Amino acid sequence: MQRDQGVPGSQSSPADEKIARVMAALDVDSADKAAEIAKQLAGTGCWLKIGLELYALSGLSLVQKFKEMGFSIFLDLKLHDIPNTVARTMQVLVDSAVDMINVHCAGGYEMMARAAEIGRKSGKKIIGVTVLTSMGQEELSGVGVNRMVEDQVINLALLAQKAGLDGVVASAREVVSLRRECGADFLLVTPGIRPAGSEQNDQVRVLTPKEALENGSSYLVVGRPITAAVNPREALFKLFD
Ligand SMILES: O=C(O)c1cc(=O)[nH]c(=O)n1[C@@H]1O[C@H](COP(=O)(O)O)[C@@H](O)[C@H]1O
Repeated sequence: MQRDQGVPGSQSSPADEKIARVMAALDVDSADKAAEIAKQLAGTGCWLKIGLELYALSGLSLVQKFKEMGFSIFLDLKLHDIPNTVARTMQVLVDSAVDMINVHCAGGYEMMARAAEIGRKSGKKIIGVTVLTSMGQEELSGVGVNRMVEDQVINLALLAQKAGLDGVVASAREVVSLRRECGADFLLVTPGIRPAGSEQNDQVRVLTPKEALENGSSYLVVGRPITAAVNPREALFKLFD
């Protein structure tokens, strides 16, 4: 992955290592805006996340372009369908230049196992969304799950692990328990990241970037704190101040 800090051949610094764990979520309303932000973040070592909005606008067309700019790419389409449909779609997606793709754990064991198998064969990482970070206890009860949020996150993560997924998406608040239950090698990708004092927006289970790393998150998904900033590159580097 490209870096532009330091002189050629120099060791990466602890700051570089933190930036390499950030996935910048390009939730914007045009491919041009996404490309402009990507240009500003190029060479920092962060990942880019293409989500539903950008995918609806431009499909997989930006994947190769961003890849050539040196980014690793998380394609966040949260697949949730019958096993056959998810497997067939996954097969199409892994043939693109993406590095990581997600499915909803709520699709069940068989769906996840089929997705995991395709991931294994292609060398792409497949992870499962547990309980959305926009949901609190009341919302979870509203969809008929009468468990504590953290218990449901762990329940789904263990099922995902058994099905062969590489990791899960959860809140950084659940990461300490998830690490204990799922081990050191399981990827824990955590949205709902908010620097101290910033807008929470529609996120409910939030944590600061620093706390998320301390808890043991593998990757921090950060959208609006970067994309809504006047200077996204500066906002990225300020995350760990
Ligand atoms: O799978 C995801 O990436 C995801 C799962 C989840 O539980 N919560 C969540 O916020 N996300 C995504 O992470 C990003 C968070 O964006 P911000 O709230 O703007 O930082 C969005 O692109 C969401 O779609």
